[in-house]
Amino acid sequence: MTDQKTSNELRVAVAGLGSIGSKVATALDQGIEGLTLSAVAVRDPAKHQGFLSGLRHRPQIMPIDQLGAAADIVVECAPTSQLRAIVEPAVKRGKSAVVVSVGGLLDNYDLIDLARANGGRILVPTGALIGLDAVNAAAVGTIHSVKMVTRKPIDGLRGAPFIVQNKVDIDDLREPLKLFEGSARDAAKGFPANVNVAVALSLAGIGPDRTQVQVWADPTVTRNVHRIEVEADSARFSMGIENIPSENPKTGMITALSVIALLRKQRATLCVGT
Ligand SMILES: NC(=O)C1=CN([C@@H]2O[C@H](COP(=O)(O)OP(=O)(O)OC[C@H]3O[C@@H](n4cnc5c(N)ncnc54)[C@H](OP(=O)(O)O)[C@@H]3O)[C@@H](O)[C@H]2O)C=CC1
Ligand SMILES: O=C([O-])CC(=O)C(=O)O
Repeated sequence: MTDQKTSNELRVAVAGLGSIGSKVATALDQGIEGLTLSAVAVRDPAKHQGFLSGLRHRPQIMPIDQLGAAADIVVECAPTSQLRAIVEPAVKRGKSAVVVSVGGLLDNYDLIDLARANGGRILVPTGALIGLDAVNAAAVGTIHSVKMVTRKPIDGLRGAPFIVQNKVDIDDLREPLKLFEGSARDAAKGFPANVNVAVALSLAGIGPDRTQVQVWADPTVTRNVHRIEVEADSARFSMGIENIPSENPKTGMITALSVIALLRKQRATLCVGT
């Protein structure tokens, strides 16, 4: 597929067809105003044949680093390790990249300069979180502090680098255990597939070094629970969300819906919320 457009529709490519990408691709296939699903990338195309043949309009399957040439908007729904291969080719061409592996942006921050230099954009959806509109608004003024406490069931944390490196045994926990307390930047290093939300919160507000995060392994919860306290010169607010895990226990179901809501805004006549 070339970079040539044949209609006014924005072409959207989806990188990764896991718990988030498959829902986003389905929503695009079913119809989002002004957008067309043009291409997808997966690690193992054979595994996704059934899903792809169930779509009304079959997209092209392309290598992950070629999506940026085949779409106006590339939606990253893959592991953090693939972030650069997905986003760089898009923003270099002045396209938009929707990023869900937000934690990975901290180690690839030059992509933002690259996007700026080439007229590209990086869009971070609210994802599994809540209230980034209020945090964005408060950040126009002065935010004094942002604190976030994340509690996850054991299945949602297993395999996190922090747990593996520190040899923490979370399998037999009977009570909540505070695993980590520190900055959003350090939380993202220790829990790259678990606290994208903390990084998104930090980028909306006072940055990854000043945003304070606690991560708890909690055998008493069945949902991914995030509680946030913001103290600003314009307002004080507390927010909470209890996410039902998707088929990937690390990923809340609402994440895909947040990406779909963001895509709907790209061409919608009425946009509500910042
Ligand atoms: N911002 C937020 O609020 C949130 C962000 N996330 C993050 O979103 C990302 C996606 O999550 P989720 O959908 O649950 O993950 P999944 O593990 O369910 O899906 C990942 C997908 O990426 C594909 N993939 C992996 N490697 C490659 C590759 N080299 N080339 C092409 N495709 C590849 C996999 O392909 P295959 O199926 O062929 O193996 C799979 O389809 C993660 O980084 C996660 O941490 C999650 C929750 C909330
Ligand atoms: O932030 C993440 O990566 C995932 C998360 O907490 C959630 O789905 O609730």
